[in-house]
Amino acid sequence: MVYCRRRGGTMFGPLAGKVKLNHWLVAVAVISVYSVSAGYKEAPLKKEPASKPESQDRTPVVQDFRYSDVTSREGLEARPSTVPGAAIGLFTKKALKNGDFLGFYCGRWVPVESYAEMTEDDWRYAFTVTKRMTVVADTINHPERDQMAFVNEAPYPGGKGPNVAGLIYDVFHEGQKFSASAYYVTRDVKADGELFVYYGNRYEEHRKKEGYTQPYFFPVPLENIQDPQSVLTTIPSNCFAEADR
Ligand SMILES: C[S@@+](CC[C@H](N)C(=O)[O-])C[C@H]1O[C@@H](n2cnc3c(N)ncnc32)[C@H](O)[C@@H]1O
Repeated sequence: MVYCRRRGGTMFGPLAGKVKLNHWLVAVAVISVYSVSAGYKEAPLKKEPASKPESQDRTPVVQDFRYSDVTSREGLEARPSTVPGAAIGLFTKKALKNGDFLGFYCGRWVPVESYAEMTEDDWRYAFTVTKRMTVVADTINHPERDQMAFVNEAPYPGGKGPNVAGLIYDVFHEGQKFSASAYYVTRDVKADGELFVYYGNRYEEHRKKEGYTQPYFFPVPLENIQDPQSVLTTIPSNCFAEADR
């Protein structure tokens, strides 16, 4: 059985030890976890014996913990971006509101010991989730599973800035904590709207090479954060790495 809890986390970036989200956002995320936890239900497909949650865990049992390639909400579509030169972007077919869960940032896990083997392109599609693990998306071979990696940065100048933020989402399984990066909508998005996230200031070297700029992102509060487990039938365990101790 799995217990879950959400906290603020690192953003996208090219180097280990990434950019922390604004503390305000972090605090809002933690508070929201407790406010949504009352609605959790036990999953019908639960197979594993119960394990005791850590004493600080206030969230009840929620979901089976296993492999799945369904990592994001329905109704998202990757297609040519509205941003000139940005190639493919991610769009929502339906209107979304502040706090909606979008998907987990998934891909191949690379441990810190192997960072030296990562290519520049790997880092363009990377999200460092824990102190020792980075997930590298592969949108060519896994366009569904790794869909979050299609989210571009907002057009600048012009445009309203990002409408998505990445937070770290924790689950507890047999006494162990695992973390994934989860994307949430930070302001209402109309149907057919493009989704944009801020990759963090450590992405700057890639922006320079790709020929675009991005202002420092001033985070906005996330409201009524939706739990991924109310959106997905199963939480995709392949998107989680063992959490920092
Ligand atoms: C994680 S990928 C996003 C998906 C990518 N657009 C694609 O087609 O696969 C990050 C890359 O997208 C491009 N990109 C993202 N935001 C951009 C922007 N605002 N302007 C230009 N290029 C952008 C850059 O090439 C960047 O390295």
